[in-house]
Amino acid sequence: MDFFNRRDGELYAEEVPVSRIVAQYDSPCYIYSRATLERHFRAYDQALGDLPHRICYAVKANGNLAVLNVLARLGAGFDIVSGGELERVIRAGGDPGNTVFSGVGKQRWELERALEAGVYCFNVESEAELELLNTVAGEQGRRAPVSLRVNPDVDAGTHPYISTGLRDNKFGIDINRARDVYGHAASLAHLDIIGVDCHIGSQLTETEPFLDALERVLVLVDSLAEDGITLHHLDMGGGLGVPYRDETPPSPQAYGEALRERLGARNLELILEPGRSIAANAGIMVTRVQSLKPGEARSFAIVDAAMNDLIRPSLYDAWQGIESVVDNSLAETAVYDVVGPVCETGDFLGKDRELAIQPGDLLAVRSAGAYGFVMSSNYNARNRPPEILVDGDHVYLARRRETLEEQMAPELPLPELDS
Ligand SMILES: Cc1ncc(COP(=O)(O)O)c(C=O)c1O
Ligand SMILES: N[C@@H](CCCC[NH3+])C(=O)O
Repeated sequence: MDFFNRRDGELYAEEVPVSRIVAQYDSPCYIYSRATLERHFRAYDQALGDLPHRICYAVKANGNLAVLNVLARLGAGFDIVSGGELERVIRAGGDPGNTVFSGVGKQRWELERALEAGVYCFNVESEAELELLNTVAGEQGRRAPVSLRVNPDVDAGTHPYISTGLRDNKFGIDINRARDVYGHAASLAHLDIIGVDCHIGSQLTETEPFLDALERVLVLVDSLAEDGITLHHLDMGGGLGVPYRDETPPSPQAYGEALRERLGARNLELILEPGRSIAANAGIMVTRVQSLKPGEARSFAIVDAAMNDLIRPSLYDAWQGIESVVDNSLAETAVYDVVGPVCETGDFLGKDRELAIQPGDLLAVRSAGAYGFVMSSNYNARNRPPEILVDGDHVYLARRRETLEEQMAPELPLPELDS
């Protein structure tokens, strides 16, 4: 069941007509469904069943505090990639002790803060990071729990910008060198080796690349055991895709069960770091048609949201569904490029979309709950949109619309310039 569903020609978010939310909070805005977030999280949790596991939601996909709070209440762990994300988890009531810290360029202050906060594990991506973490832990009189993020060199079959598990990618430690690096890590005084980690990419629509990676990582786990290094957990990262259009990725259930089967009776806790598959289809972005610009070659629907609000179409040529919030029987159907007001030709939300719309109508951009608001910016001095969480028939303002004043606030008073 889709918690964003149409009733009598109108789109609802759970029990609330989307048009009513926009009447209150204006457009553009993001709207999230609590029930969908919960259903997606539970699907993972149930698929892994009695296998010891942690579902560490990838905060980068959608770091809204209300979203994090919803997941924290379900017992989710978190996957963070920055000191900022750590503070968001803490502010939202998440447990640092159930949080893994990923990221290819962690800075000293971030390692210091995460150690103080007591994160569950550092997913270390390089030898330089290993040394720095050992030093910082020594300074604090603590031991840092680590896993190495290995790069298993498998082709995730996804967009090149979001593939991470190939040798050519900047991420992780080459799996062929990992045994040596573990050996070195074991010699460092202030580290506890507790696991191994990999993440091969995002928006994967097949199970095979994950299982290939798992197989390679398990070979490593076995050779480490021969070296006397026993791991407590195996972290397969995130990456499970979602249906944006006609993709048919495995469900979290099917994926979870496939992993579980391969792991068999091994005494390893399984960690997953899903982001998109929990948040993407738990959100929409709503925008209003400002004007229609029919043309010989192309016709444009100019809307009040732009690439600064939702950059995926511009950045990856990503396709996201666009539909009228309320059916308009007075409008004629035509094919439009749905574009924003930003001064870039690449500023579009969708191309060649058949829509029956008039100026003033609302459009919903689907699957916008992940990598939507979090990637928004102030480009063209536009205020970032509000985020709204719907829970049954309750509507919560989860983050208010930014103001021009807030946008300018961090800037210093004008300096006294010479002449
Ligand atoms: C280390 C790591 N974990 C988890 C994720 C979440 O990925 P996804 O949103 O595809 O599930 C990412 C992003 O690709 C990542 O880089
Ligand atoms: N931002 C990307 C995903 C990046 C995954 C982060 N490692 C997207 O929107 O598809």
